[in-house]
Amino acid sequence: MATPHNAANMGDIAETILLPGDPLRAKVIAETFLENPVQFNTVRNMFGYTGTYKGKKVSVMGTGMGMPSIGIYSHELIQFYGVKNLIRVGSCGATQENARLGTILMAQGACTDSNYVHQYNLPGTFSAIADFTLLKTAQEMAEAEGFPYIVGNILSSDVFYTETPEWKQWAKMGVLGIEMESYALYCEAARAGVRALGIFTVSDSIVTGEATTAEERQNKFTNMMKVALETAIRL
Ligand SMILES: O=P(O)(O)O[C@H]1O[C@H](CO)[C@@H](O)[C@H]1O
Ligand SMILES: O=c1cc[nH]c(=O)[nH]1
Repeated sequence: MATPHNAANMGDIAETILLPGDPLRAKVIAETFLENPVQFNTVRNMFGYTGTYKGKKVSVMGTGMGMPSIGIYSHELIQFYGVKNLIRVGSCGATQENARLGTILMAQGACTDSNYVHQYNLPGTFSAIADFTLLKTAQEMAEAEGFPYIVGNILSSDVFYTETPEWKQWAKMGVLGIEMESYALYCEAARAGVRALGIFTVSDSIVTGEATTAEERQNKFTNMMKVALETAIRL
């Protein structure tokens, strides 16, 4: 049955889904890589598709920007559509000099400045981590393809345009890059006992000022898309 944000019926969405923030990146992934893609959602233009990749059923759907947005979509995918493996395929800003444009960052862990986890009333601090099987498989795929990648900690931030350069403090703690969703995705997955991973292509460097265009962020991050899809078919 449809939800307030998703027109799909039960069974329309695969157990494994790729989740870009940008719904047009979802369209690109579906049209470039999936065989026989069928669109299951257009509500709020948050495009979602299911097709097959090398014969295995895989879905892809946009999640929007920020933790409230991915929180809604991932919660519905897990709780109402039975999705078991959620792989975010995002863009991020690098906070370390060795994370050059185009490098794939894999979020072994996610830090945050958000209150998302407060809903669980935990008596301490929750460490949001990737599913180990997803992470290991994605790392092996990137290694096999010879794509540049780094595995480590990232920051999921509520703020894109910050008043002060807090990123420097996170960088001192080894944080590789900043994006805006994975902490909430890891929380939703942990709470439901399903698997999640965030991987990102470095779209800009907060350290050096290098940046890609919006067109490149939508269309050109194919290494990351291949890593996610090759991971999806090995689960
Ligand atoms: O490219 P996506 O997947 O949207 O990810 C990053 O880009 C957006 C900001 O430009 C935020 O959503 C951030 O997490
Ligand atoms: O969230 C994001 C995404 C790309 N670049 C940034 O600086 N932040």
